[in-house]
Amino acid sequence: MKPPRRRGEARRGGPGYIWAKHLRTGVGRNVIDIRDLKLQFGDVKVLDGVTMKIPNNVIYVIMGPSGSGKSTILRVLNRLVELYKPKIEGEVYLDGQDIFKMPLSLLRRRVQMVFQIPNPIPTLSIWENVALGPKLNRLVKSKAELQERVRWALEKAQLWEEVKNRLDAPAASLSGGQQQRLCIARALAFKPEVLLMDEPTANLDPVNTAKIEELMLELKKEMTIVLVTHYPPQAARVGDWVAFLYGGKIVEEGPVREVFTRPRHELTEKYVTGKI
Ligand SMILES: Nc1ncnc2c1ncn2[C@@H]1O[C@H](COP(=O)(O)OP(=O)(O)OP(=O)(O)O)[C@@H](O)[C@H]1O
Repeated sequence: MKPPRRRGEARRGGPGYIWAKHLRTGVGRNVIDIRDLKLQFGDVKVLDGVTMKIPNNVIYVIMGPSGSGKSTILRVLNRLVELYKPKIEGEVYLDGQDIFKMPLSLLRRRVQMVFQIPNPIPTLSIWENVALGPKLNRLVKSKAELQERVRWALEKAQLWEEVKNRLDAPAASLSGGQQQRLCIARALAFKPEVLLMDEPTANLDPVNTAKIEELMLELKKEMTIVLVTHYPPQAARVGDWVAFLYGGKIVEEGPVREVFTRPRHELTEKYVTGKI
């Protein structure tokens, strides 16, 4: 028996069709494969059977109201959530490997995260903030390679031109938008396969928000981005695929354009039109 069609699959050549083909053929692989993920803190159920398949080179947006469990999904993907000792059921694979059986240091190298509030180490220099990860994790073999890696990461984060003459200045001397791009550079210095971004522009002005959105579109050529936002216009601007989460469940998912123009569920419609 054929597997059921995913949304948008019917229209040959449309975004949903390409996506579904992607999933069937494995072209570009599913970097992340979450199966029936359930999570609770004490008696409080936070995720209630979440299933997601995320191929590489896309921006996969998780949107939903406050408290729906968006950040928790990201924190499962890098296992940061284990700090709080939740009960977890279900499976999560990174490129076919069970993340719960993977050495944590390896997982964190492959899956990096950028947070809502820029969090560079303020007293360390701009250069050191980016160099620290590759240095401590022995990702480079020489000083020259480290220099090269730091410059590469700052260029990728579109910060190099602004800081190349002040690499020794403390990170705290940068503006908020620059600090967030520094955090992106710090994550990129690991050369991750997946970049988790938890409302990365929530504290930025429109100009800096636009810069980071542009940057995301550039970065997805080389990695997979999982973006959490509760700002639908951002999902519409940068996302390829979107999952709408409500009360720890995926209410609806599909190609961004379809979910925004023809939501199938009443809750999604209310959410994208700003009614909830
Ligand atoms: N460490 C924790 N211990 C107990 N409860 C937690 C913990 N972390 C999150 N929660 C609860 O889990 C639920 C989901 O939280 P989460 O941060 O994933 O939501 P969210 O959709 O990202 O919300 P927001 O948009 O406000 O950031 C919330 O009710 C929150 O209070």
